[in-house]
Amino acid sequence: MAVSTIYSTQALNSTHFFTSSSSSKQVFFYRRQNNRRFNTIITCAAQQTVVIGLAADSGCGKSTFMRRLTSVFGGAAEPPKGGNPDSNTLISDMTTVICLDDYHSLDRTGRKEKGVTALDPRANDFDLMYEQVKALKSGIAVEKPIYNHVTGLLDAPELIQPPKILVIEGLHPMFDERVRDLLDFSIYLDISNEVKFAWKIQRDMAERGHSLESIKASIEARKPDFEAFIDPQKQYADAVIEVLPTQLIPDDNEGKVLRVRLIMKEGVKYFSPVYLFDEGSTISWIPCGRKLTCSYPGIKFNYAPDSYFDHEVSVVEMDGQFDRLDELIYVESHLSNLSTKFYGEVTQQMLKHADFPGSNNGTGLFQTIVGLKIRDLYEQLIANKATAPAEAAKA
Ligand SMILES: Nc1ncnc2c1ncn2[C@@H]1O[C@H](COP(=O)(O)OP(=O)(O)OP(=O)(O)O)[C@@H](O)[C@H]1O
Ligand SMILES: O=C(CO)[C@H](O)[C@H](O)COP(=O)(O)O
Repeated sequence: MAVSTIYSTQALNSTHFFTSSSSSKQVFFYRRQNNRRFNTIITCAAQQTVVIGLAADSGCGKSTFMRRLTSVFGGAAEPPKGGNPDSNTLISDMTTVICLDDYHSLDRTGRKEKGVTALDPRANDFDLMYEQVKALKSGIAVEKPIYNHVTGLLDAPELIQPPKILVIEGLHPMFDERVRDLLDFSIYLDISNEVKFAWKIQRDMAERGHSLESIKASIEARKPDFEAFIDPQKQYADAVIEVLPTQLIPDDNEGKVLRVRLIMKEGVKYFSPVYLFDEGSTISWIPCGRKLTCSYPGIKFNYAPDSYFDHEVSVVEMDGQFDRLDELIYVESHLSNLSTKFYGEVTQQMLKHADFPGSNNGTGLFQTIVGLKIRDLYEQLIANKATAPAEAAKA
């Protein structure tokens, strides 16, 4: 196959080479960076990929959320078959989840040498992220780099085919304006410092053998960059899940009971916020103790319109935790606009993953609801695309 170079451009410390086949529908382009080559291969542009962004700091529940989301679409999400065992990618029939850590341009040693954290934009390659997400969105396969969390090195790239739904999760899905504009829906997991600390201790001490002092030091070291580069992304999110200490226990410092707020932007295409009882009203609801078993400190819901970074939003809030997950159906029956396909689907999903962290509180409930809203958004987008050519032909 005759392949000719069309042009190359110099950007940052990398060079882009665009090449195309003279005879087929295929187009290849590749980029050299730090003596490594990243290929992009056009395979088929018939399908368009829906792109979802999920932003949060490390250890804030992104993986758990992803497992709930992919389960809504059915099928198990697994790393690419026969690929790098340390791949961060998860693929199921409908979804591909890529971790944006793979766009770290500096490896662990490189960051140490330059004195920057992984949260710093200078440690990440936004040009490549943009090119590859754009390519996948338009049906083009890419060879994406892999950041190996075991070795701290950048491994050989892996081939990613365009999926029906691409989820880009990590520290910076909404940081770069070009990438942000590619998102069909975006979510930010906003975990308050107190709760983040409790979760980190639970995971990094129990599962990774870190000391309390080293966990505290790592949180403190990341704070300035978190505040400068990660946290501001929440202003762009279509949905924010905010996790705070409970208000039901005065001066609680255990961080076990949580107050969780689902903040939903109004006016987002294909997304209509969930509401409690009466859309647009302000409601405070303590569910009946006979219909929903709840031990101390109980459960309280709130629902109200609000404003968030100058955007009109609806907020549903749950403080407290469920004792019996099967009774969640009582709460589900009082929520509207859930985008379920049958009565009780939220409860069914929650029961299916009762062992996931957060299944007894608002984190699991709202992650499940956002998963169902994303399925609905995907179905509307696809249906709209299918009718668009017919409509255009009629005009
Ligand atoms: N809703 C929750 N309730 C309680 N604990 C939680 C919840 N979500 C996550 N955690 C705790 O935080 C840890 C990290 O969760 P998870 O692996 O989903 O986060 P992550 O953002 O993907 O992390 P990383 O980016 O570091 O891989 C879990 O092991 C668990 O201890
Ligand atoms: O914030 C992170 C993303 O979740 C990690 O700290 C970052 O990716 C660097 O990884 P590692 O600590 O394994 O070198």
